[in-house]
Amino acid sequence: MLILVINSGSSSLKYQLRELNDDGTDAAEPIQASGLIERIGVPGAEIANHTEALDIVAKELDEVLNGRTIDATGHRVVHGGERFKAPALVDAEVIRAIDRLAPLAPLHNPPATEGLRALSTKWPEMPQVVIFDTSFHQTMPPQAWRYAVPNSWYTDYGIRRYGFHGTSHDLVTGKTAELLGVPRKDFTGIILHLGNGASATAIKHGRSVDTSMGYTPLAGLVMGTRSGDVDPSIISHLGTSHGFTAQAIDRVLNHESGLLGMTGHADMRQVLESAEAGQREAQVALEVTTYRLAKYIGGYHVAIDGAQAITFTAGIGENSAPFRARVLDRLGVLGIKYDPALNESPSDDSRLISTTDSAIAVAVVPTDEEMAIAQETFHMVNNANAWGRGVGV
Ligand SMILES: Nc1ncnc2c1ncn2[C@@H]1O[C@H](COP(=O)(O)OP(=O)(O)O)[C@@H](O)[C@H]1O
Ligand SMILES: CC(=O)OP(=O)(O)O
Ligand SMILES: [Mg+2]
Repeated sequence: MLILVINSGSSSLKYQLRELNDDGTDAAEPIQASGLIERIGVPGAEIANHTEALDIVAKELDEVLNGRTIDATGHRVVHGGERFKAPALVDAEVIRAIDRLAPLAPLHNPPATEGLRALSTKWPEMPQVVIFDTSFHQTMPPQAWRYAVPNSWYTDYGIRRYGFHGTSHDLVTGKTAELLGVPRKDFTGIILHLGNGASATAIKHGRSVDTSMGYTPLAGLVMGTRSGDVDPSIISHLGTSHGFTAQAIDRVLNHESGLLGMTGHADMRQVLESAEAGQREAQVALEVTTYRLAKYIGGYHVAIDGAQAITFTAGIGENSAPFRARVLDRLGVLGIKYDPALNESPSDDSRLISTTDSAIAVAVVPTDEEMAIAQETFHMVNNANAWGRGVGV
């Protein structure tokens, strides 16, 4: 089965064409094509919107497809609100429901529905599936998702914590349980997804019970360009005393803060290099980033009554031994011990880097959001066919 995976960002579109075997496992060469289109709809850009971007994708795919048809498309959608607790097969009502959630994710949901509509016009017979970043966190109890604000803010405006990166946290939870040799339902631990966006999730009995992102993906940890947690009074202060508009503050906190704001570099590799070379700003940024992360780990260890494992994943988590070491060096009080040689040995496989006498196991597990989306899409479409449900919009 040929499955197209679409990840629509606010100004970018990533795609992968994947081949799956009849049982839903990856084919021998799963990735048939992939690409990234950037600078969509930004001032001066050649590509005006996601519909035009998908035209370019369709042209690029034409050559690879060579007459074959795409069996289904799976879309990553950042915000599923409280409605979408699982992936959904797309019809016109589902698209409208995602549109209605746009105020919760103004940068992410509109490009996603634009992509859904563009593909259903282009290939009306092709089933489409939506997979939400928020779904996995719908198991969080109210103590984790309620903000201490008036109840009406929740009932009238949907103000609550949702959490993101759920596809990755879900996949990596399963892989960590497998690595430890425990059934998923008996796994309790902390997953650290550290990429451009970064979030930590507390897992109890295989389910999300708390996560560091909030109402939007701006909250929590220090990220490449996002601030993570700040005192909300800063925002009203900048508005009333320094003339910032709400949009300007939103832009700075999302796109000009985090590592970029503190060092001039959003990329962790450059920050680590600058710190090694003695640059003070980079050293401070690393201290802030690793200190904040260590506090979340300590908090989640309490939240879940003791973690069996802490797992590093995504770009920084998988690839940066020095970053992992800086975090783990702060966790000695929890009885965590790691083996520097294991930490530094490069590998693309799931592995433990803790010593056998460590109180908590430490794992490095590769994530693969595209693979997970392709598999979910495969199962949704097969189930729909088995039940004889019609597909398409
Ligand atoms: N070897 C490495 N050392 C440190 N950081 C790395 C390394 N490789 C990748 N990264 C970091 O990973 C980040 C990207 O993570 P990734 O999960 O691919 O992001 P996304 O999918 O959100 O775009 C980059 O910004 C970079 O800082
Ligand atoms: C939700 C989110 O933060 O996504 P990303 O890490 O892809 O920016
Ligand atoms: Mg990512």
